[in-house]
Amino acid sequence: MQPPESYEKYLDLQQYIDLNDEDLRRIAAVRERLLAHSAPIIDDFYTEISRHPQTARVITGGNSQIAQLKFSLRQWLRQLLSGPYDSDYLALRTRVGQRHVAIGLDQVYTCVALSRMRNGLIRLLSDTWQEAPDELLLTIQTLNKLLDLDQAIIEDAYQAAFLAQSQNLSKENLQLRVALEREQRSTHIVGNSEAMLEVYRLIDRTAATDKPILIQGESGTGKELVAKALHRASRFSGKPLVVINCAALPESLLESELFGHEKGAFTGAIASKPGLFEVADGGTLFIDEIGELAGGLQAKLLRVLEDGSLRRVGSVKERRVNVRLLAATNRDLAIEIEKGRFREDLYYRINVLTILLPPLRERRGDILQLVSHFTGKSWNWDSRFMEVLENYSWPGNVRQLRNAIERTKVLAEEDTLLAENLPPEILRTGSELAPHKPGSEADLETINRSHIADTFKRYSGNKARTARALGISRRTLYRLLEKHAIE
Ligand SMILES: Nc1ncnc2c1ncn2[C@@H]1O[C@H](COP(=O)(O)OP(=O)(O)OP(=O)(O)O)[C@@H](O)[C@H]1O
Repeated sequence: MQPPESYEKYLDLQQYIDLNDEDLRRIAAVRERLLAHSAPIIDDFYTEISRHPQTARVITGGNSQIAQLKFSLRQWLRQLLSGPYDSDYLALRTRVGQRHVAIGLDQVYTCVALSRMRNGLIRLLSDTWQEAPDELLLTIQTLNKLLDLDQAIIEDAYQAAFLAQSQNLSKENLQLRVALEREQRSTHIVGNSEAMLEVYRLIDRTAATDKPILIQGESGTGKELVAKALHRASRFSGKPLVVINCAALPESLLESELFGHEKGAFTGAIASKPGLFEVADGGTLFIDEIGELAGGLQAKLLRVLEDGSLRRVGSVKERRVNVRLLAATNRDLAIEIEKGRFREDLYYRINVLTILLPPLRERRGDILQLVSHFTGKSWNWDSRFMEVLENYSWPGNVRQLRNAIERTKVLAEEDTLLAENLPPEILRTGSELAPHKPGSEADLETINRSHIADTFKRYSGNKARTARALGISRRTLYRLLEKHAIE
């Protein structure tokens, strides 16, 4: 079976996910261990999806499809860990996606189950392969790269299978699925800095308008999250929110994704397909990375925004849609206009109002709250951990912070996050810039206190171990704890 045409973007998979020889060596080194213990993880995957009421019927029926699905999942795991990541790999994943769709499994549940599976694999790695912590961390990063790619492929396989079924499914049904998928992901925005309060105020104030809104900010600052919040606050909230990222697709595919195509419009267009504007009809379309949109598509987009009309690729028929547009960019569109890369008229259309998301390094006060949000209640950390985080520059913004926390959780012993388990680049730079260097206003007493308190906390209040670690007697430790009022 051929992978769907939209998979052109994955053609050179290895390059797409930036896998190098070292990555492959690392995965090869742990492959047998992961495969030998994969059965409970695969069972867990099916336990998770069997919770879905729609699929409970199929799963509990002892249907032979389940055995088949488990078999293909094992096959997939073997191939994920062995490569090569070529069109056979895509075809295999596509078949799994199509089978899931055929028996009514929801994309949402598959994605939830896949993320459980990711946790299971990472836990397994951490449990059985602790001899070289640095290597372990790098291996987890490689595994995450592979799983990120795989998740993108399976999400696409669903979209493609749904769209292929769209002649049978009613449009509402299709919209519901897309909406459900988007809703499922966490939409809670965290942060109390002045800049974020302004963002919340703008979201509230724009609730009543149907006009397009432009969200501007560096990668990972939460633009998609804000788009979801804008959609939820709007009168379209009961309708679908459809998301497309212009940077992820080449121009020709993007055109057909956005505006649809007719059968025979180009080689491989074996059936007519509605574009995302049609799928989002009556709801919201969020166009991410709009600055990447090529000139011809900018003109076509302008036309939909002006009068709601569009033509599918290869069709002369005018169609009308009513879609609320949200757009995001990490480029400065004013500069793009100056350079002749973005149409000024389109800019004024989409930029009725701009929400500016500041980079994390300009709202370091939010870091603590974000860390609590990403860890949940059961985790602690020492002050050194927070110090490093607060001093790092976060070029990848909140996404990078979230990933760093996830990795530190995996490597933590018990329930305390330690600075030394942070990714090396963060630990190095965050430590260099940390306070207490010459010129810092912190006095010696304060430094002493925080060092003692940290150590005490790291050893969970065990005085003998704390005293040993600090190289002082227990009596001295008692005195210092009392003096500094450390409990
Ligand atoms: N203020 C925030 N509160 C909680 N989570 C956040 C916040 N900002 C970002 N995140 C999380 O960080 C990750 C990246 O966010 P998101 O995808 O919205 O960023 P983005 O700006 O759209 O990135 P890109 O430009 O790369 O697409 C997501 O997991 C999101 O949930």
